[in-house]
Amino acid sequence: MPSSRKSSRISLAAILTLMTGLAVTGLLFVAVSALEYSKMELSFQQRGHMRAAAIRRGMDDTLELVTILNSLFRTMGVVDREQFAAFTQPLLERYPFVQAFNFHRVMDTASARRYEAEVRKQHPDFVLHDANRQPLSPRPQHIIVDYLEPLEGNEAAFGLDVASLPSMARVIAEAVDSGQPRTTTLMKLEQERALQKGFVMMIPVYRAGAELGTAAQRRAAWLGNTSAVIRSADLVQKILLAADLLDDRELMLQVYIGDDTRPANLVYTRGAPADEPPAPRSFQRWLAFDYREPFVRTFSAAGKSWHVRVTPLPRPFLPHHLGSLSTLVGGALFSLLTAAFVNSLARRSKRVQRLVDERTEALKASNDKLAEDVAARKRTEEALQESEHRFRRLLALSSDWYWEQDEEFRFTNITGGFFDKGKQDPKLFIGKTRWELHPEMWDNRWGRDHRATMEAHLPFTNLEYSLPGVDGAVHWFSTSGEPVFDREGKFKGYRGTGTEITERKLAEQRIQHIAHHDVLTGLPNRVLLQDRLSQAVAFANRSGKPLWVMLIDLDRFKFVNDSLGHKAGDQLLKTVAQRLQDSVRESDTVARLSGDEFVAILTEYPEEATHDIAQRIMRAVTQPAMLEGKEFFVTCSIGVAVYGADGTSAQRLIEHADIAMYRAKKLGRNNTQFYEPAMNEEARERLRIESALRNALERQEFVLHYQPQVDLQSGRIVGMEALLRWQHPELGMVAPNRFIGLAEETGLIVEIGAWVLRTACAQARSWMDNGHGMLRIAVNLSPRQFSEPQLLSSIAEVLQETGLPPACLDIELTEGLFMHDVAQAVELLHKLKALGLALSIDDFGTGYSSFSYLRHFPIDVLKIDRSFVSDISEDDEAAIVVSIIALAHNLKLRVIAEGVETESQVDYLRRHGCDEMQGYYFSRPLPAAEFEQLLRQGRDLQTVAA
Ligand SMILES: Nc1nc2c(ncn2[C@@H]2O[C@H](COP(=O)(O)O[C@H]3[C@@H](O)[C@H](n4cnc5c(=O)[nH]c(N)nc54)O[C@@H]3COP(=O)(O)O)[C@@H](O)[C@H]2O)c(=O)[nH]1
Repeated sequence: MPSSRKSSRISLAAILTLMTGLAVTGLLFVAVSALEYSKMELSFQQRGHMRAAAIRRGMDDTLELVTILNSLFRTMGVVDREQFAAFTQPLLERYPFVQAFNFHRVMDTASARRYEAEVRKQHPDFVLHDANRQPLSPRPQHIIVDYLEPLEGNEAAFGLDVASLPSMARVIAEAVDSGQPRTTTLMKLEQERALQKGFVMMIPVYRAGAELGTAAQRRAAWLGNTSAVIRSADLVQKILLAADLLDDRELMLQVYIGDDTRPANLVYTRGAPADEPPAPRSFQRWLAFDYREPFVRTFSAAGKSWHVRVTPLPRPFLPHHLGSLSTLVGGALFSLLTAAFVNSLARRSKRVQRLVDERTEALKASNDKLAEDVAARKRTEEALQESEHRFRRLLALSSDWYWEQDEEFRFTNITGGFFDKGKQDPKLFIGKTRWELHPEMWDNRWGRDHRATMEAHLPFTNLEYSLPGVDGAVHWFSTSGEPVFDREGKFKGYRGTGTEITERKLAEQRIQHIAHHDVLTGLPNRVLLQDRLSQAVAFANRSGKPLWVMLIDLDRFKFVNDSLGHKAGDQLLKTVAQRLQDSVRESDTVARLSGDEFVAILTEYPEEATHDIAQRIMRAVTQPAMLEGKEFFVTCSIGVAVYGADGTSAQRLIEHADIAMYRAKKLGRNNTQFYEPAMNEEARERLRIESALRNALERQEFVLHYQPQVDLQSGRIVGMEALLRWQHPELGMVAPNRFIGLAEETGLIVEIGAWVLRTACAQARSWMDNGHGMLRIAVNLSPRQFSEPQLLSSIAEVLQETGLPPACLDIELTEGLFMHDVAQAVELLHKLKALGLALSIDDFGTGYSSFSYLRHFPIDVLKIDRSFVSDISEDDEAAIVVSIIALAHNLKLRVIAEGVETESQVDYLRRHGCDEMQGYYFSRPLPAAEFEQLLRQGRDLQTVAA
């Protein structure tokens, strides 16, 4: 643990930082060192170059001295010793490195002797001599140092034959041949007493005007040389001194004369000794901080190569490497400090990391939960996005639209569907509230409710309203919305969807209309009637004004319907409906209750006006109506009930009006009756009868009475009509007129009629079996029975069951039964006829007595209605009876007169050929037993007359 703790005190980051810092420092050090070396190199090169250049300039100056001196000879031709001395004197003063200026004169031995003698005149010690200081030995040519300035210090050279110096002679020959300045190698000077060596620089002097084109010409014209004897070390010293380049302790300067840098050629040296260390190899050179390659510059002057060699000397290290050392030390320090800082950061970071780890650990659970929450939220968002995408797709596909409102309920956005489908102008909506577009919303309850909902920031659904579209049509819309709140719960407005519901609304209106109106007449139906009645009652309660309800029932409409058919009946109902509406005010309600029953609700009329209105209605109804091209007259019966009067409550208004109307009917139709409480009793009785009727068959309360039908010629009974009687335990014997209609209305007549048929046939068969012969039994068939699909089979079945011969059965039908669908009726009648029975038309003459149909119907008997028979004494009625008889006979039909009550009627009928009669005159309808007795008695018309 301690070791790990210890090791953990220096972080890897710190180590890396240190290493990186040291590496960078090293690189910088190397780079700065390189710069330093470059700088030193450059400085060294500059200094070497300056010295070489100075030395070269010095050599050039020296050559220039010799050249100037040579020019003296070329210019003057002959120069005497004094002139030479005068000329060279200032030069010697100026250039102290010149040991002497000479003129070497060329002469043969003889000339030399003369010359020697001549000079001795002035210089008695003068001796021509060679290099070994031996007297001049003969030779073809001597080169004598003739003029010598200054003589002092150079006496040893005065009179020297330089030709005796081989090296000198060689150089002189080169100079003569080339005509150019030449310099000797380094040599010990004759006149030099010290160790210093020197050299001679010379230029040949030729005879003036001589040809010098070739070496031979130059040799021939050669007179001598002008030369300067130079102390080489002094020369270089002076040059460097003059150029302020003498003192540089970091350099060693070496100057060589000749073609190489052998020590023998060393002209001048300054600085360290010349024995230098061997040059290190390149890498070592790089590592050797103070090593420099020597600077060597070679140049040529007066026919000799000069080599200037500058070698750097060891120098103090620090001043020249301050930068690199600073970089090295500073970089190392900086690296160490940075590493320490990084280490402290790392350690701190570790502490922070530890803290973070602890916190991380502590927060892990909540993070996980947060992640779950985020994931859940993401899923929710995705679902939302998907949902919104679907919503937008659906919105785009559907005709619906989306809208938004701001905090002031002004529309800020409505998608296009509203404008496309709803045919609305967008400019009218954006920036407006819904109630600005529908000002009526300020006043009506619908608008107030909606505004209250929105101001309470509550959602709303299916708000329906209409607007005129740009196409001019009224468009209906349904909209739903919800409030929008921001995160802080602040209300931001509303958003919602809308849809165009015009078609649905119109359909609803149509359905509503159908549901509340009679399809045929367009009048309010029973449902709407109740609604209007409630409103009228409420209004009457509020206003105290009277309320009247009229129930209008068409008289004999059934006959019209049956005789002219439903189409004509419908037409009549429509005509009457229109007339009724025209007879009342627009604010009144005229409704169709059922069939041919209408109801009028009249409000705000004064009490005395009601009678007039009833009259007006009756007059309107009785106007002739054109039905199937013919004028038709119809009357109506009106029952009137007054709200509040005679105990008529709102619920019983129509019932009382109906009772009054029923009374009007009973009173012969075509009149108006006002409800009276007494009428109620009749109505109640109807109800009582109806409920009792439903049980009558089961309780065997029905019986049949039989009324004889008598042959007018023989006076004998040939048949009988079965007439229904109801023996009610409380009501007593109930006549058919009191319940047949009800039975017909309730449909009970089908069951009752079947019982009648079966009982009558069985009875007839019984009497036949009892020996009363083939009597014909007439059975009444009601309209409801006639339209029963099983009619044919049930009759055949009864005949089959009872065993009554079909010819003994006479089915009595009324005209109206088959008038509305003649073809179907004809078919059915033929089928009935096919069973073998007889068919009678009952009550002939009271209905739509079309004589033409009789031709097509398989009828056997016409029964003249008793209303014609009863008035047979009157001419008109008698004429009708006669006509009917004639018509029937014409059609080969038998004729039975009903309701014959008097002998005169019998006589009349007999006289006019009527076949049979039926009526009280002969017998009332009798119970079966009594009828049988009558048969047994053998009673006939004569018996009655007697
Ligand atoms: N569908 C059925 N209808 C039936 C049936 N039974 C009777 N009825 C019909 O009821 C109506 C009334 O019948 P009713 O009260 O029986 O009257 C019949 C006779 O009593 C009456 N009559 C006969 N002779 C005279 C008379 O001389 N004077 C007079 N005032 N009345 C007389 O006439 C009735 C017979 O009429 P009709 O049938 O037209 O021949 C009546 O319309 C019956 O049809 C039944 O079972 N089913």
